[in-house]
Amino acid sequence: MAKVAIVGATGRVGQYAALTISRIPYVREVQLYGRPGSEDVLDGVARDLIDSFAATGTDSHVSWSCNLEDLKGSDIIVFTAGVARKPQQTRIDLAVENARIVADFAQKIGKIAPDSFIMMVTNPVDIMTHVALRYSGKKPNEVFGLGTHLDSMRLKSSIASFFQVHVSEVHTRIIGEHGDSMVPLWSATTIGGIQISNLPSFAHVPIEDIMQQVRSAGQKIIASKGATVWGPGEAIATLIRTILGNENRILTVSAYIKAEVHNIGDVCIGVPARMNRSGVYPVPIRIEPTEVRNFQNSVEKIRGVTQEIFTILENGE
Ligand SMILES: NC(=O)c1ccc[n+]([C@@H]2O[C@H](COP(=O)([O-])OP(=O)(O)OC[C@H]3O[C@@H](n4cnc5c(N)ncnc54)[C@H](O)[C@@H]3O)[C@@H](O)[C@H]2O)c1
Ligand SMILES: O=C(O)C[C@H](O)C(=O)O
Repeated sequence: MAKVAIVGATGRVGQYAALTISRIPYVREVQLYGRPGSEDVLDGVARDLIDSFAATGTDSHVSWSCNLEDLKGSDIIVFTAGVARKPQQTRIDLAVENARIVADFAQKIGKIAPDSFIMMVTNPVDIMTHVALRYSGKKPNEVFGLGTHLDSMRLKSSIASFFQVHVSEVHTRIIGEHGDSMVPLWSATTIGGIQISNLPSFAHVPIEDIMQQVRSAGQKIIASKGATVWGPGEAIATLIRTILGNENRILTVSAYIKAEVHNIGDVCIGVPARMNRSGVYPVPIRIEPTEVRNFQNSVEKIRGVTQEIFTILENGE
C-alpha cells in the first residue's frame, strides 16, 4: 500500500487529482501539500475529500501539510504547483516562472524523498519533467510527466466519435511535445484491432480538423471555464494506478529518452513507455518517415527551450 503526495494540492488540478488518486485501491495515504499560509484551504480540501469516502467506500487516509519534510516516505509525488496559462498564452510562456518553482522543489524533494517517483503535471510539462529530473538527482525512470497521454485520450475520443465505436475499441498515440508540435501516430492507430488506414472509411476522416481540435482542446476549455481539470485528473490517476499496480501498461508519458525513437533523444518528451512498480521505461519504436520528421521537429523545439531554461536557472537570472 502506497503513499501519494500532491504538491499544489490547493489548485484546481491538484484538488481533483486528490479525489481520483484516493480511489486507487493501492493507495493507503493521500497527502496534500500546500505553501505555508494555505493551511485553511488544505484542511477544507481534506474534509471535503473525506466526505466523499462514505459514498464510494474509499478507505484511503488523507493528511495535509505545509512542511515539505512530511513528504518523506512518499511512493509518488505528483507535482501540480505553479502558474497555469491564460487563454492567449502558450504553455511554453510559463516555462521560466514554473522552472524556478520546479527546480527549487525538486532539489528539496530529491533529499527528502529519495525513493519516490516524481510525476510532473505543471506546464510546459516536457520541460518541467527535465527540470525535475536534473534538480532532484533522481534516475530517468523515476521522473515522468503527464505528457501526450492526455492528448492521446482526446484523440481517442474524437476517433471513437467519428467511427461511432466505443472508446475501448480505439488504440492510438500522440507522441512529442504536449503542445503545438505534438505528433499523432496514425501508423499505430487501430480500431477493433484493424489498422485504421485499412478501413475504407479512413479516407473520410477529417484528420486536420481532428488534430486541430486536439491541439486546441486545453486552450478552449481554459477560455470557457478557466482550467482543464477532469481530463488531467483522470489521466493522473491512470498513470499512478499503472505504476502502483505494477501493470506493465504502455502509456504515452513525458520521459527522458536517450535514443529510443530512431536514435533521437537527450530530451524529456512524450513517448510510449512501459510503466510498472520499478518506474517508467521508454519503449524503442520504429515509425513512418513523416512521423519521424515531425517527431524530430518536436524534439528540437523542446530540447532548445529546455536548454534555454537550464541556462537561465544556472545563471540565476
Ligand atoms: N500536463 C497537463 O496535461 C496539465 C493539465 C492541466 C494543468 N496543467 C498544469 O498544472 C499546473 C496547475 O494548474 P491549475 O489549473 O491547478 O492551477 P491553479 O492556479 O489552480 O493551482 C496552482 C497551484 O500551484 C500553487 N503554486 C503557485 N505558485 C506556487 C509557488 N511559487 N510555489 C508553490 N506552489 C505554488 C498554488 O498554490 C496552487 O496550489 C499549471 O502549470 C497547468 O498548466 C498541466
Ligand atoms: O492546456 C493547458 O494549458 C492545460 C493542459 O496542458 C491541458 O492540455 O489540458
